[in-house]
Amino acid sequence: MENNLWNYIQSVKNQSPLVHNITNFVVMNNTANALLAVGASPIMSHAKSEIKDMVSISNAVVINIGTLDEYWSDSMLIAAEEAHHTKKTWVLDPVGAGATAFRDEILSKLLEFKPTVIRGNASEIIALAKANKTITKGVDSTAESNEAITAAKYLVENFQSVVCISGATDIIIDDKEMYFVENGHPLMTKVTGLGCSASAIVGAFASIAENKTESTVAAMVLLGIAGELAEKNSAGPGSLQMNILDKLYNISEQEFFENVKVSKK
Ligand SMILES: Nc1ncnc2c1ncn2[C@@H]1O[C@H](COP(=O)(O)OP(=O)(O)O)[C@@H](O)[C@H]1O
Ligand SMILES: Cc1ncsc1CCOP(=O)(O)O
Ligand SMILES: [Mg+2]
Repeated sequence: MENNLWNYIQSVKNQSPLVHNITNFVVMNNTANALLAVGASPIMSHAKSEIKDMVSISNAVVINIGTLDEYWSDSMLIAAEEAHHTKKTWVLDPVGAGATAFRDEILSKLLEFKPTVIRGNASEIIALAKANKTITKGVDSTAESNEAITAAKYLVENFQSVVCISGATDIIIDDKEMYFVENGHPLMTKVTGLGCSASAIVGAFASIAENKTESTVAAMVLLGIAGELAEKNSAGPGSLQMNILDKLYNISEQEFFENVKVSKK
């Protein structure tokens, strides 16, 4: 499996998929730079009048509700509907799911367009599945990833999505398998936008692959290893934010195979 994961990393560099992001103000720059670092081509766009055209020219759409409002939520719904109907890869990042009724209302509508992949932290996945109205502490998780497995399975079953629960262990679930990625570093939780970057990178990887589950695993392994290796050269979250971009860009085959930690159940 590890060889497949490395091959996805090369394919993204070679194909440079165009990834359309309707994302939050906090992380636009971070996620655009993360996509460039892995070899993809980002475009951030949310004007209702251009959404359908943008979806049609893109390889993937990433919808991130971090700072949504009534205008942006309309744009997101247009994009999700267009991606669904044109069978375009699209990723949902349910930032702050469960925190407000407005977010949950928009998320319920977005789910109807069956995201290819849903990537969120454990609290968000639990809240999204309404398994338990966990009060997500803003955008940070108050639960461990394994506590969200039941909720993730509910989303897989009801929306045919691949679900990635991120955390100390990233858990990637589809209707057949469950993957566990042990890469990453706790300091990554102190850099805003790394979860959003994970979702954007998942969009790039899933867009170039038939196997949406395995390509999602590859994206999470890449980000996790980049975080681990970057942390070794970082004095804190400020330098980690920059060093992780360098490692996403220049990770070597040796660094990948020496550090990858993934298992399947
Ligand atoms: N405790 C941890 N140990 C190692 N890696 C972590 C930990 N928590 C999160 N990560 C990594 O940080 C990145 C962001 O995940 P997460 O913090 O769960 O997303 P979000 O920012 O959306 O809450 C992921 O690559 C994840 O694997
Ligand atoms: C702090 C904050 N508030 C709204 S979006 C956002 C960024 C969340 O980024 P991530 O989920 O990657 O930590
Ligand atoms: Mg997040």
